[in-house]
Amino acid sequence: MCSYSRCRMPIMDVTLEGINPACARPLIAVCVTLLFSFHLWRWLRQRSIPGPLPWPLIGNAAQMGKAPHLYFSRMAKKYGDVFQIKLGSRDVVVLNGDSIKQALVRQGFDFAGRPDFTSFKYVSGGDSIAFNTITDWWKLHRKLAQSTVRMFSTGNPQTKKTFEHHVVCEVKELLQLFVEKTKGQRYFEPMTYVVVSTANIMSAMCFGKRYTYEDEEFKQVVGRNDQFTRTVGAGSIVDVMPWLQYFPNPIKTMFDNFKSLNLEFGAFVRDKVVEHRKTIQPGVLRDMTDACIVALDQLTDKMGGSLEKDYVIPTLGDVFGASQDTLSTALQWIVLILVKYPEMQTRLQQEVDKVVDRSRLPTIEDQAQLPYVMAFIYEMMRFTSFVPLTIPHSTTTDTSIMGYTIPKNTVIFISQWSNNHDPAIWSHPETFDPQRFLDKSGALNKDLTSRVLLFSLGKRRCIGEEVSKLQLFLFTSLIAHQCHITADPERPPKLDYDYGLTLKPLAFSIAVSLREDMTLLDAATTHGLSEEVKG
Ligand code: HEM
Repeated sequence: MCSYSRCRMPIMDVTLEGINPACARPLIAVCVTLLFSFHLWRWLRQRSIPGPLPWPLIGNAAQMGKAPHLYFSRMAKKYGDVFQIKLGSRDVVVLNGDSIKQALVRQGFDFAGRPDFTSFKYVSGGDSIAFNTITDWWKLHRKLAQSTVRMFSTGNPQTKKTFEHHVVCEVKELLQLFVEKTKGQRYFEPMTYVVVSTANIMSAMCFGKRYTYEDEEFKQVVGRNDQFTRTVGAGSIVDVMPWLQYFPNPIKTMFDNFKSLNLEFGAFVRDKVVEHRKTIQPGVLRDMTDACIVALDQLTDKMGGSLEKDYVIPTLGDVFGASQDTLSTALQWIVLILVKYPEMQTRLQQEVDKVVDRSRLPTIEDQAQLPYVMAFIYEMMRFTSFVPLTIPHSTTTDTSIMGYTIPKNTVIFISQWSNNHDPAIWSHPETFDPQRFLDKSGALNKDLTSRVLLFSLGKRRCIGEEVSKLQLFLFTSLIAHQCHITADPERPPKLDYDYGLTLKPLAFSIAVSLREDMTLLDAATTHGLSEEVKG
């Protein structure tokens, strides 16, 4: 018998000898219930992350198809902004919409890691900034790369002018070649030339050298971007099923090519650094290689001479590699869209003619007066979202997002595409329409341009954003001012692409004619800046 009254007495009568066992039972029951409820409440809050059902062994790899970013968008509609898939044996959390800012900005440190993927270890001999996880050394290394890039591009008005000069020189070379090709073949595929041209701008900044379009070594080094981006892009198979490397199959062949192209790329950069170390003069910084050598040597001294490797090579490898691949892809998209939508090309030409006039070339200072050029560039970035997912991230600690618990070292994919095609932000997101970025008075809507997500956010945000936007502006305005581009009527341009870290347009053909002659470009480039390497 344990009536309420009987229980109450002994509880009040607690003595040193203890509690009456009969009356302790309800107390224990209450405690257990409370404890159970607390755990149930925590468990319910830490719901498991929803997502599509994985298949044995391969997980959801086969369902991603040829365009994983589109598959992720469909899954986000079904499961919400945060969902989980399995690739091979790895759990991957995919972030979309608002969860991206939450993870990368508000919980920046938690989501700033890189996964221990096999392919990442082959980039820059494993010492890449872009493909390594966050450490104290990584922070110093990244900061140094960032300030070196600024020093030779957007750091001050003088460096901006030098950078502008590199771009004008390369646009002139490119247009000359385009006109020759048009004379010879009528229609030609511009892609390889755009890649060499872009790589030359970065090569001038990094190594003080440009290469001819015929240079076989240079073409070999910069002409295999597609193989690189296919292997390191989010959803790359070899990283989640590493066992595929150990027997003959197409994935292994692709991975072997990837390894050899990284070795060749590394050797190319190493040669330049060795050459620079031999010829560097105190107090003279010829290019980014010199600047990196000086900065890293100073850092080594500060740390008591404890750096066992030459980090100049991976730093320049990252800057040169990351920039020429992304920017050449952007320029290919610009050319393709110009021929796909000739009425927009005409509008760009009208704007530059009116603002700049025909007596001089567009310059950096014209940017604020050319809102349609800028709107066109932002719409190209939004619409193509040509870096649809960032480089894969990983969690650096046990964390949670939007109520979901995520353990340390979980692979995180960040869908920039989902942000740029979100109908809640963009009306008719699948329509290419630069006008969306202009307000009623024709001015650029900066609130809206800031919502385009292509350079990522937070601790891993691209270090080349400023210089890239400047280059895209100069290229677009110079092209619109100087030439007219048309599509091959027998191959109407399509906006199809190959998936990888960057989305690359499929081959297309164009013809190029000058709007006047080369007088302005010739005059602007009489003093070449960089030594030319003959092919
Ligand atoms: C239109 C051109 C470019 C686009 C769209 C672009 C985009 C990106 C994206 C999405 C990332 C990954 C960020 C993340 O994982 O969260 C990245 C990383 C990076 N980018 Fe760019 N990029 C461009 C040009 C450049 C240029 C010109 C440079 C060098 C001057 C550069 C250097 C880097 C580096 C070093 C990283 C690694 C950052 C890190 O891991 O901390 N990029 N870029």
